[in-house]
Amino acid sequence: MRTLFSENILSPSPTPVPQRNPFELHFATASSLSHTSSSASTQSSPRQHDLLTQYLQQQQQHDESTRTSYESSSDRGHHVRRKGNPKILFMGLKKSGKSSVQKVVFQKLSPADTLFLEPTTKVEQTSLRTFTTIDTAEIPSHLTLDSSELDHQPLFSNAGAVIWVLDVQDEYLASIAALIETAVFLSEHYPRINFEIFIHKIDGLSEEYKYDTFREVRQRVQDELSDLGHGDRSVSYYQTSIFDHSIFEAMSKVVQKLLPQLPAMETLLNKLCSTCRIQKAYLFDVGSKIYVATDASPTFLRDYEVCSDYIDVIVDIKQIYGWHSREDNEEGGSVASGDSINESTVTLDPSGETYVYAREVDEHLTLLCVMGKGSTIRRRALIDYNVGILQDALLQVFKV
Ligand SMILES: Nc1nc2c(ncn2[C@@H]2O[C@H](COP(=O)(O)OP(=O)(O)OP(=O)(O)O)[C@@H](O)[C@H]2O)c(=O)[nH]1
Repeated sequence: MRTLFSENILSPSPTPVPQRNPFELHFATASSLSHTSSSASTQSSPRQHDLLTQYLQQQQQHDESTRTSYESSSDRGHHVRRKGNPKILFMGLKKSGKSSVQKVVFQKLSPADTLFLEPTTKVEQTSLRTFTTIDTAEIPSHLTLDSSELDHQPLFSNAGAVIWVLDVQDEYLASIAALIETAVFLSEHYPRINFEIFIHKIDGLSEEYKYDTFREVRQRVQDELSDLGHGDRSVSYYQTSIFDHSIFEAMSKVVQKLLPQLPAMETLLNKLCSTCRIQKAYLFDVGSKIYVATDASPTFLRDYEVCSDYIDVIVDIKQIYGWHSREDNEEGGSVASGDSINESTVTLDPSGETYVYAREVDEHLTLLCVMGKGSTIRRRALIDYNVGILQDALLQVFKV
């Protein structure tokens, strides 16, 4: 994992001057919290957040000045800062599932209703307002890259990722040939665009056949790219289906690579997990159910599924009982702005030792933590306090 402490990002000069790291948030330990609980929030967080803000501004200026050298580098970093919103292009053969993926993830269409989607006949661009604005565009299959109807510049010049949707329930050799053409085109003209392959509709395959197909597609693509002299082109592969969580997980990983805030978010989550003995922490975008960051501990599909289902429950309950924004609270006069804490927990075993803790960061982002053994209810004061610091820091990160 690359963090803001990575040498390549923070220390471009050969002899970096050691300096205080503003991301070193001083999370309280259980003992220190008991001594300082009344004054802690005024002592540490505002000063640290000022430093954080200053630091990120300095880093942004530095990035501007070194942008040219990053662009010419053959080692395309995943966390390269781009101007504007993350933009994702969907490509693939006819009926591969391009519209379904977008509509299920970003527009909450039920997977069963994708059966009735109309074919896409022209380039369709959408702007989605989530925790950040995500631009998407679908290129219909009849518009090939050499087609005169396809205007490359506005589509590709500010794109962050191209997702090739490959239907494994269909004869996929033709799709591989077309995707190779696209990968070569991107390598030659837009090398900074991430190329992602969704090996899609895997729900129709048996477990064994799923793995074999994945391996075969990856091998063929790598061999053909090497034969064409683009073996160093980095390509990511995901097994996806709109009928389970795999599509959300894959889309999460694609979006994360386009977020300049990712290293800062990961650093904060790692700190939180180690301080509060959290097994796994995810920062979810509630609207789309994609996670925008997680800590560095290994990811288990079960943890992700539990958190993702819990998000659904939270959204349903909020829809029943109403969405209380901070302004509502202020107008109502019941709770002062910034004082409301929207959190909930759900236990995963009868002993109550493992549970999921959810805390709203802002109207779009929610932190979900899978708490392991040792994070019992007696430690809740410590957890609440540290999550509060993390929440403030995350808000600062997105403000910069
Ligand atoms: N089994 C299965 N079917 C899927 C999946 N994703 C999409 N489909 C189905 O595939 C069919 C085509 O989906 P679309 O989203 O219209 O495909 P498209 O690539 O946008 O199609 P065109 O715009 O005509 O090129 C629909 O009937 C979907 O229900 C999936 O993950 N699994």
